[in-house]
Amino acid sequence: MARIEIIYFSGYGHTAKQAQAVLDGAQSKADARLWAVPDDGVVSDALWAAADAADALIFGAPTYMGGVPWQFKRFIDASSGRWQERKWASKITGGFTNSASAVGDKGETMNYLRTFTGQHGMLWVPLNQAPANMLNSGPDDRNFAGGSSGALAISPADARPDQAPGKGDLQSAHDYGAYIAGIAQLHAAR
Ligand SMILES: Cc1cc2nc3c(=O)[nH]c(=O)nc-3n(C[C@H](O)[C@H](O)[C@H](O)COP(=O)(O)O)c2cc1C
Repeated sequence: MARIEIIYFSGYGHTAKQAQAVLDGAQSKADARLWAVPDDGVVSDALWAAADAADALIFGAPTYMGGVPWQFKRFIDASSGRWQERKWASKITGGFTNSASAVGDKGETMNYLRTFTGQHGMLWVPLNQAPANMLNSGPDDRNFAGGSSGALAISPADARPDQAPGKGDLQSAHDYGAYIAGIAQLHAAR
């Protein structure tokens, strides 16, 4: 069975909920685990070892000031040794982000996650979900944010993590996790 490691940061618990939904989806098709980047951005040796051994790595972070939070960037910068050794090359990958505004510059975070994984030579899996963009569409619908790179979520600034992200965004995250897991299975069986 393919091994998937989901590595994320969440300052206040909203992106953690999204990460859990990605995990639930991934676990429906593969062997998946969740790793939180701590508040100082310094990750454990166990996380590095798991990432090195994985078939797929999924990265998630909230959008802070139009990009990834510094804690997640610290982890990313610390991966440069792996970049040099091409340790993560050809692994399956994907990403997700969550922020307060409907747009909120989430695309900047997604573009950066794609660039980061591209530097490593990883193979990015797109969201593959139609946008919920009809007159009667709403936040309960899957992919209401209308992304294509990865899973997006909206958590209003005054919402607690038990209130947001909402149903549609969590469904989107779940199904993206399952989709990546399916592709990782195929990739691992080559
Ligand atoms: C320092 C900081 C910067 C933020 N910048 C943005 C932003 O650029 N766009 C946006 O839509 N929301 C922004 N937000 C709101 C967060 O993305 C939102 O509260 C999110 O749900 C936090 O996720 P977390 O609970 O996993 O940390 C910002 C929040 C903080 C604390």
